Amino acid sequence: MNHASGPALEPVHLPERPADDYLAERVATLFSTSPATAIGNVFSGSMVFGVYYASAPLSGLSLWLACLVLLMLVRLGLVRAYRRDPQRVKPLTWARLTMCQCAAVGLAWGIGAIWLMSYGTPYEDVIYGCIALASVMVAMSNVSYWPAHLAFHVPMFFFLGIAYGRDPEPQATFLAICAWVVCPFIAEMGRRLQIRFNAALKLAWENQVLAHKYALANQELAVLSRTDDLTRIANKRHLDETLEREWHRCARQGEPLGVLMLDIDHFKLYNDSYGHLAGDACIRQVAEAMRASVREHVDFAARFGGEEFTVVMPGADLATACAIAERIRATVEALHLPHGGAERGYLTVSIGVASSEQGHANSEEALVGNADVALYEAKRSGRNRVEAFTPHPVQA
Ligand SMILES: Nc1nc2c(ncn2[C@@H]2O[C@H](COP(=O)(O)OP(=O)(O)OP(=O)(O)O)[C@@H](O)[C@H]2O)c(=O)[nH]1
Repeated sequence: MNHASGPALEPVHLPERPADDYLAERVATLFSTSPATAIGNVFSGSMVFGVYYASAPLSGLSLWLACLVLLMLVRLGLVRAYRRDPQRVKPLTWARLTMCQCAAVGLAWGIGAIWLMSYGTPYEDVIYGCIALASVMVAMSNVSYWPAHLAFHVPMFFFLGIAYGRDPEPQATFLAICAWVVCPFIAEMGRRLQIRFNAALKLAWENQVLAHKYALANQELAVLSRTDDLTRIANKRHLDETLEREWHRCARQGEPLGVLMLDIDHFKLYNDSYGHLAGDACIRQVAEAMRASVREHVDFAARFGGEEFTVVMPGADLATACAIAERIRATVEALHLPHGGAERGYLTVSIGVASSEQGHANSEEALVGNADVALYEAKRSGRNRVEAFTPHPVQA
């Protein structure tokens, strides 16, 4: 774990931008409803079979129904191929293949009308028209690709009109006109439904984008709320969370947990001499030196507050924790940042170290308290040094 540079951002993936006409999604809808449409169409055909059973030649009637069954199988075959690999061909190709199948079904119904009505009674022919209308309803989901919807019902009603028109009875002429007039209305209904459908798809896409932006903003907020503004390392809140988690984890796994507290020496004087902006820059440099000196992916460095820092060192016994602390102290010293108010003329830090291995802390807070006691001892003993916690520090 690289805790030293604060929490990392999890990647949030933006869904792929659909093409402007959302064709892929429309095709997906088309294929999801295709089995019901295809099977429903054969049932409509079966009703026609029942209506003309007594009047039309059985062989021709059976052939017509077999034709519808065959076209149903073609559509189901398309569905199977699409489900196996939708990328196999472009969405437009899938859509056009379905459109061809729809056109074939529409023609079968239209030509069927001409043939069957040459045998049927006027009553049966009216029923044919009703069943044809019902079959349009069954295939209404074709509107997700409007041309497929047109390809089905336009030839069907065109030939239906011709079939009625061949009968000289005025009633049949009226039915022929109705069949032709209803056709553009159904087409317009399909067009409007497709527009609404596209609008819904667009809205769904916009919602996905919004959700993505919201997730990103939330992530950034989460990171910001756990990062120190000045140094860009973890802040006190993040420190508290990590300390608690590592305390329990190390206790569970029987590992020691080391903690160090670092304080910049005579920092008030530094601020007084060089100003607070220089003081801020100095704090940043110390944080960077600390970050560079801890064990990467193991130790967790945080700003405790003011000019104080904490490093949490999972698995570190006292000797290891002291070695890490010494490395930090030496790195800061090596920076030789001028500090007129300090004994040595350059900036130094004092560090107090404690480890749970010492057995003098029954909580993470107590462990930090022990490191703080050691820090106090380091200050008292002359600064620019690392001091390990001892239960009874030598009194001056
Ligand atoms: N520039 C700057 N100064 C800060 C910041 N936070 C705390 N300080 C200053 O750090 C100084 C800490 O001073 P003290 O706690 O008196 O300790 P010290 O002068 O470092 O002395 P010793 O710790 O005893 O060596 C104060 O003057 C604070 O104003 C900060 O974010 N930026």
